Amino acid sequence: MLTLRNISVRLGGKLILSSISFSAVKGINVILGPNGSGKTTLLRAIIGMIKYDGEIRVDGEISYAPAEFFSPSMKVLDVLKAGRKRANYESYIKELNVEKFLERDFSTLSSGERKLILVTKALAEGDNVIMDEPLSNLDVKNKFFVMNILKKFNHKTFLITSHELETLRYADKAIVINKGKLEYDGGVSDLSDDLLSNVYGIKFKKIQVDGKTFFNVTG
Ligand SMILES: Nc1ncnc2c1ncn2[C@@H]1O[C@H](COP(=O)(O)OP(=O)(O)OP(=O)(O)O)[C@@H](O)[C@H]1O
Repeated sequence: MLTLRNISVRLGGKLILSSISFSAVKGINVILGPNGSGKTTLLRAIIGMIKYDGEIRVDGEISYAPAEFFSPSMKVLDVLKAGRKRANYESYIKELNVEKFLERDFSTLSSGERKLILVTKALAEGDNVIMDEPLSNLDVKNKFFVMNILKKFNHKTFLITSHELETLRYADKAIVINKGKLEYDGGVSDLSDDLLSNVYGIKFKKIQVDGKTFFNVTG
């Protein structure tokens, strides 16, 4: 369980998040919103990295994969094991197919390979897996690969940000933030193209195929 009530954040004297409330569901919760809308700030508040007003209630362990990560000169296996010693990494290492990187120096991996390691680590360490743009730097095949793995572990709660609207087809819930305010919190099929068009300032058309929802940019 992950519930936020009236979360507000001020940074540098500016109100960055304004009274955000929602409950994440088990499975995949995707946070959408334009650049600078407050997505990363919200994730940082949830993991306790920054101060906030309001209430956050969590059951179970929280894990976090940041969007960008300082690349230490450190063995990949040690990066995975740094922090939570009790996590069962082995099964997730197999699942994500990253055995081949374990003995390598983390700083020598490509950006997509590093991303797969961060996703592996977050999956292994938490029941509430908070990931900031877990698909950025991944190639088209690995994007689908990772989303399918998240779908498989649907007893966990994933809260992920994404600029890729294709992730919505896997999502159990969509959360839309604009200018620090919550614009939408609900099922993907109920999310309207008008709302997305207003938030992003470009035209979207919603398409539903085989019970899945897609949004095409039309202008
Ligand atoms: N320490 C700070 N002081 C002042 N403003 C800040 C600070 N940190 C972040 N901001 C501002 O807060 C806003 C939200 O930033 P945030 O990184 O949460 O956005 P985001 O939705 O994750 O954006 P993106 O999609 O570009 O990653 C931005 O306008 C950013 O410039």
